[in-house]
Amino acid sequence: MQKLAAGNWKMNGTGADLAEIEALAKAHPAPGCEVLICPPTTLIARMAANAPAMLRIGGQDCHPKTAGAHTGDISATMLADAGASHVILGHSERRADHGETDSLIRLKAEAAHAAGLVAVVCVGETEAQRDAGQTLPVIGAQLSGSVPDGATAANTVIAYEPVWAIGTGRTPTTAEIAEVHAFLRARLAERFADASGFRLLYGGSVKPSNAGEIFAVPNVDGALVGGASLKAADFGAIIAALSAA
Ligand SMILES: O=C(CO)COP(=O)(O)O
Repeated sequence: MQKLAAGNWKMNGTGADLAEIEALAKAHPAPGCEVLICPPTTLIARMAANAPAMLRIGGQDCHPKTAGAHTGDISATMLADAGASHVILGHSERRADHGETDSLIRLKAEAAHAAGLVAVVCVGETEAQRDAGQTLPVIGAQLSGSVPDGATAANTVIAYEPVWAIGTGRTPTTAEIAEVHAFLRARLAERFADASGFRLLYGGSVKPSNAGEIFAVPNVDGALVGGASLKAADFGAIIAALSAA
């Protein structure tokens, strides 16, 4: 399978930051993995208009409906129309800040699939849940609740992002990442015939300095990168590490 280096710019980036994409494409014109950037919605169309061949572009959320009276929301159809091919769904920041539930995320993923987008569905435990020994049950419930029955290896990517590792500089041990990713693969295999083809990303404080060891973990098929995706040099180093893995 083609591995995936995905960057989540979160609420960062204005037109001036499109220069980072140019620099990235110049340094990595033909990477050995798929490369995705999910900028803020305001940049999707501009990024897509000049997108280098090596780059896929995604949104960071979508509404479950196609259109309607939902002030401030964006539909999957609109993301696709703007040039996106992917959308991140159920990020822990949206689960926490907007009260997103597994069932809502599932509806969003169905909308993404209907619009022809790849859904990047995020799961992950809080520190309190890990300390309480609840990591696998929590992730299992999130996976079964938020991934729709129509998911396939082609239209769905799963990102394991422990909440306590996001933006903190802390990461699980490689053994802990291996345990969760093996669990995800096994749980997917209970529902989906093509489970072995699903890309399973790790996310949370991925940097050039730790990317190599994380990409060597079994069942890690790429990364969902926040802070280190904002600068071409850092994200480029992560792309190079994944291409070499
Ligand atoms: O939340 C993340 C990506 O979606 C991870 O963020 P950081 O890489 O900044 O820890």
